[in-house]
Amino acid sequence: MWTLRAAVRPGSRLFRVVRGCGAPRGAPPLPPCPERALAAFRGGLGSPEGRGGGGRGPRADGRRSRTGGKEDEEEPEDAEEEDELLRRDPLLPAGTQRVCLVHPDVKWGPGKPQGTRAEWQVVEAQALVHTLDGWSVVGTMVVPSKTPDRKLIFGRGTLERLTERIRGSPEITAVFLNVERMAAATKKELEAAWGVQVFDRFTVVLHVFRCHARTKEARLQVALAELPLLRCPLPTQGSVPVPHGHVLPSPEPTHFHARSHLKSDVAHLGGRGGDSRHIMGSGESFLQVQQRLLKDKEVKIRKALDRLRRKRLLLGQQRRRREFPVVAVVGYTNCGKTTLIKALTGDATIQPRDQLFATLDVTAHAGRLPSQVTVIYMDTIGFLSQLPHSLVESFSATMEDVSHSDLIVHVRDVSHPETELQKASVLSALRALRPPRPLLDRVVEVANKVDLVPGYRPAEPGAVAVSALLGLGLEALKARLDGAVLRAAGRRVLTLRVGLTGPQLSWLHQEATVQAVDVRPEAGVADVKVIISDSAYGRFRKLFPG
Ligand SMILES: Nc1nc2c(ncn2[C@@H]2O[C@H](COP(=O)(O)OP(=O)(O)OP(=O)(O)O)[C@@H](O)[C@H]2O)c(=O)[nH]1
Ligand SMILES: [Mg+2]
Repeated sequence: MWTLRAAVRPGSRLFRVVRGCGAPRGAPPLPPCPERALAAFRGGLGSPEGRGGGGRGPRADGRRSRTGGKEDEEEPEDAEEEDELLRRDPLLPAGTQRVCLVHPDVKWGPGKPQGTRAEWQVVEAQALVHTLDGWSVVGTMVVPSKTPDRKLIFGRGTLERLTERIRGSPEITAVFLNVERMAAATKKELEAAWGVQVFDRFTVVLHVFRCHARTKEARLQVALAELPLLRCPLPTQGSVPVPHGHVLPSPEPTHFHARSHLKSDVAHLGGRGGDSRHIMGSGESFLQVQQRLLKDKEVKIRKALDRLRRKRLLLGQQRRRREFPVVAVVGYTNCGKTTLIKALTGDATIQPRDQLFATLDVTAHAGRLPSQVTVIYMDTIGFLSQLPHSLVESFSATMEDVSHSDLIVHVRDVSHPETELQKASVLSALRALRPPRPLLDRVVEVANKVDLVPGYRPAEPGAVAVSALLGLGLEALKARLDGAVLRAAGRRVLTLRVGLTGPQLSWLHQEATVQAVDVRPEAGVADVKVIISDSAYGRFRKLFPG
């Protein structure tokens, strides 16, 4: 059973275009993030109960340290400014929402999505909705669209039938239009026609990110990604709607919820309503002040992120100095990264969840390999094909950790019908991070969830088949990681013969990891099994030739 499919609740329906008409309904209010997300924020920094490690700073042994951690050592004024930057209005309504999912299906022409099918895009969109507390999908409509770039996306007849269906279904409280971005004008007209709020994929994904981001760095990254929502000069300007699976032609989308906060800031500045053309005789129009405030905000967020990033890199350097090899675990969202790390480390506090983007903070977890080498597994944010560009950009700093790791493990959910497409999108996102070439060349491929695919055999040579959930194939994977980590970290396992009276044994204890000592008293020697770096072995040979 495919996990995303498991997320589709009973009662959600898949039907094609539709008829019926009813009375208009008022748009629901806009309260904040779901309770679960608020709880996560409250748990926030320094709380030990959060998933993926508490807010404590990194520990010497590397266990469960958060790479963006050490925030408790921040200057108070920095922390104050960051809190201010994180103040924001809700993006989506809280409470129970019964969503109608409308998916424009482009079957031909340049707008046709490549390498995927409408039904799988629909399943992914449904899983996104189910990730939100209290939200459910009560109906799904796959609607043919020849011209997804038109203002109203659908032809007139189709739009009328859609309107009839939505207005005739009083249980529907919101519509999720599965286009990547929607212009403000499109949103406004569709909401007027359908009588409920209409959201695009960017807003839903952003909201999920907001709710799951726990460290300050992740939350600031989300705040940065939100700026395009605020940067909309006129309600009629902005990007054209882009169905999921298409390339976004314009980087300047429009939206309005998140603007209200900024609007009130500007109104406060002028002591008047935000609609006046000039503010307090400053010669600056409302729009200019708005743009200036946004620019200021962007600069401040980038500065704050830079501060946190420097700390994170410093922690990474400290870890490297302690010589723990770092294994970055990457993969499509929901493929089982967190579950695998839990299985490899035995860390009972890790809590995998059947949700998209459950992990938004890069976290570190220590584990032992059969050679007794301790490695740090980095749990990373999952990939999603066609993730809105500004989100990818905002999170690229976090993904820097991947480029600085010693080894990349790519986890795949082989039970997913689009597993090949997911693999392609992860590998292309990985390449975009521009990691050092050798790192990219020695990616360890892990085929996960094999318990859901009876008789599964990996097609690609070298891939290790596992079930992270059931603990199948883990020993083979650990053995594979052992060799790969040692090679990547420039270490080898050697058995060296040393004299019992000489200084070699204590030198090896100091400069290498001694795994076993087999003493032969009759010969006055010992066979010492060590893990030793290439450079240390060179020095050993120089110091103790022969
Ligand atoms: N059947 C089965 N389910 C698995 C396996 N591995 C993980 N899962 C389930 O898949 C879901 C997602 O697992 P996670 O480990 O949270 O996935 P992730 O890749 O960390 O997800 P994100 O952090 O959201 O990107 C959970 O419900 C897991 O129980 C497996 O080997 N078999
Ligand atoms: Mg995870």
